[in-house]
Amino acid sequence: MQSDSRIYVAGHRGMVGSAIVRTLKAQGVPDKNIVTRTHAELDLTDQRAVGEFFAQERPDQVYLAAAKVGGIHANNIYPADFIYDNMMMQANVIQAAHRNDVQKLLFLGSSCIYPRMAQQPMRETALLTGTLEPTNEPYAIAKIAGIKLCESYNRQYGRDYRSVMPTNLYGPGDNYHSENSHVIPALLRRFHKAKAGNAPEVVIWGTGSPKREFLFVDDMAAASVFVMNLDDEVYWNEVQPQLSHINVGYGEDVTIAELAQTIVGVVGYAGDVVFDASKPDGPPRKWMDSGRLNALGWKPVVALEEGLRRAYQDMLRAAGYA
Ligand SMILES: NC(=O)C1=CN([C@@H]2O[C@H](COP(=O)(O)OP(=O)(O)OC[C@H]3O[C@@H](n4cnc5c(N)ncnc54)[C@H](OP(=O)(O)O)[C@@H]3O)[C@@H](O)[C@H]2O)C=CC1
Ligand SMILES: C[C@H]1O[C@H](OP(=O)(O)OP(=O)(O)OC[C@H]2O[C@@H](n3cnc4c(=O)[nH]c(N)nc43)[C@H](O)[C@@H]2O)[C@@H](O)[C@@H](O)C1=O
Repeated sequence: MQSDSRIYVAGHRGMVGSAIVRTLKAQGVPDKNIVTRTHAELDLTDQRAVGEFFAQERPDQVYLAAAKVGGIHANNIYPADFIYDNMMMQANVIQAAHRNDVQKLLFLGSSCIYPRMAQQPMRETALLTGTLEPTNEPYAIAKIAGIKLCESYNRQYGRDYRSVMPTNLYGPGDNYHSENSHVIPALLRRFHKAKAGNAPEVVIWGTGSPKREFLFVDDMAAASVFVMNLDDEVYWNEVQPQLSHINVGYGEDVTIAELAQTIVGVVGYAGDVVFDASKPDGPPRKWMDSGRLNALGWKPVVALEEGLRRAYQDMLRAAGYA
């Protein structure tokens, strides 16, 4: 990366986007070199607006961390929004990047791209080998299309557009919506309110038996910058032109019941935990094999309980409690 490179972080106010900006600044990238637009300033589903933005700003690099994102419930009840918005944002940003001669772009996919019953841990080669998880299939199809968009522009036009597949993420700047959030922000908020209100029990969705791998968002941001800046020869020796995505996981997973008990300890809740099996579990497990990225030199540093404590403090600060 040249010292004066202009870097566009799409989704800079989101959990991952804001962590990527933090990481870039911590690595010495001057504020003036980081290009951002809020959703209100630039709707990435608007092809004309995106084209005009790229023609005006002509960034040297793009981190595509903007997306329509939500938990299992949101994905299940807004499937059209999840597939349309994400397909449009990806297509508009990746095409405009190419048209304005952006040579390097990093696309953020998801561990949802893998088949529901893929062998665990899931390797990159598991992609497109089986049926997807129904609760987030539309979102997953959009993410798979994002990978293939990058690969197609690389093959046809010689671009260097890379794709990373995050596992379930959490941390500062997360979405704490009561229904549409992911499990960790949902439970931090629910257990906090139960403690404050002396509620006798807290209901967890599903059976508690599914397993999930959780990565702290600042580890994800470090992995994103690491992959973007990997030497071209090193990166292209590691991936194939049509199997170019790289897994970014923590390396271990826990059951939702174990997660809930850990959050009970972090929040200091003294009541009971009960499970509502009428709510969907999603896939039984989606633990990724991140061995390729580990071998290239990246490893996570924030363990789950420490990350939960930092996420909880961030939630309290954001809500004005702390
Ligand atoms: N969170 C997780 O557990 C995981 C996330 N990922 C992926 O990581 C990436 C970042 O996710 P995360 O940070 O959690 O998501 P967030 O929802 O926190 O951030 C998404 C950002 O995209 C912006 N955005 C959404 N729609 C538009 C639009 N039409 N035009 C412009 N901006 C828009 C949002 O702005 P606004 O809020 O103002 O609408 C927000 O700033 C996504 O690609 C996601 O799919 C992958 C796996 C797990
Ligand atoms: C991150 C990745 O993967 C996401 O899918 P997911 O892993 O199923 O996401 P989730 O965090 O919403 O659920 C994880 C587990 O937790 C259980 N669960 C219990 N209680 C609550 C609860 O209160 N809220 C939520 N959301 N889940 C709960 C829930 O029943 C499920 O068994 C995609 O949406 C997609 O965003 C994607 O990219």
